[in-house]
Amino acid sequence: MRLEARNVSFRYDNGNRNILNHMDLTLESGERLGLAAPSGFGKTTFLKILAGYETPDEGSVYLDGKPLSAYKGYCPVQMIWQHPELAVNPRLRMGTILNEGGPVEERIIRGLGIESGWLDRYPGELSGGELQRFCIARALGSGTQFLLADEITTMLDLITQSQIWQFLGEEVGRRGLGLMVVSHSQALMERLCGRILDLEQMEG
Ligand SMILES: Nc1ncnc2c1ncn2[C@@H]1O[C@H](COP(=O)(O)OP(=O)(O)OP(=O)(O)O)[C@@H](O)[C@H]1O
Repeated sequence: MRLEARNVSFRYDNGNRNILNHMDLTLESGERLGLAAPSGFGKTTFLKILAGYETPDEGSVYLDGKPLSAYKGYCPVQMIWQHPELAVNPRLRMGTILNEGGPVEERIIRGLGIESGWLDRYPGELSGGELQRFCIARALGSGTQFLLADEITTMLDLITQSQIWQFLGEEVGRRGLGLMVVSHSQALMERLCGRILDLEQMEG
């Protein structure tokens, strides 16, 4: 499959400037792409548009040539956020959160080191690293084709970071998913990604 942004421009309703100007980007299945840019430049905004959370003012996002907005139900483009505590409903138990997008395979749950004792807990009773494992698992439903990872391990300790990326690297490779990595760590992107783009140099 192919995920494409064509001529995408965007400004927040309450903003006084365009965040993105005429951006083009193509991500193929099986490809691993890093996205770099200075803080506040619009990396998260771009990922939100690519995952269908925001609608561009100009241009469109396409999946295999069909507008992303035409896909109903589970979105084949899944985003994982920097702050897992903001990406979960604090009133739901983790077992419910895990399956919000549909059933998650046991292999994924095990691979991410999710312990069965965590499933009955509420988000406030887990650490950031534990929560992020759930958010990653939830994003890996069987319908996922592209995974957009926005600084997903920045807040975590080094051991958790390395476990998560080890698992994700294998999982993405096994399923031939397209992966986009936003990180301030150039070293991480160089290790994971076949190609690194600088958002600053991409504006059309
Ligand atoms: N919901 C919003 N409403 C208005 N402005 C916003 C909103 N979200 C982000 N912005 C602004 O848009 C710009 C780009 O933000 P964005 O989070 O996309 O950048 P980023 O490159 O991901 O930054 P960082 O590396 O710090 O995470 C920033 O100036 C930010 O303040």
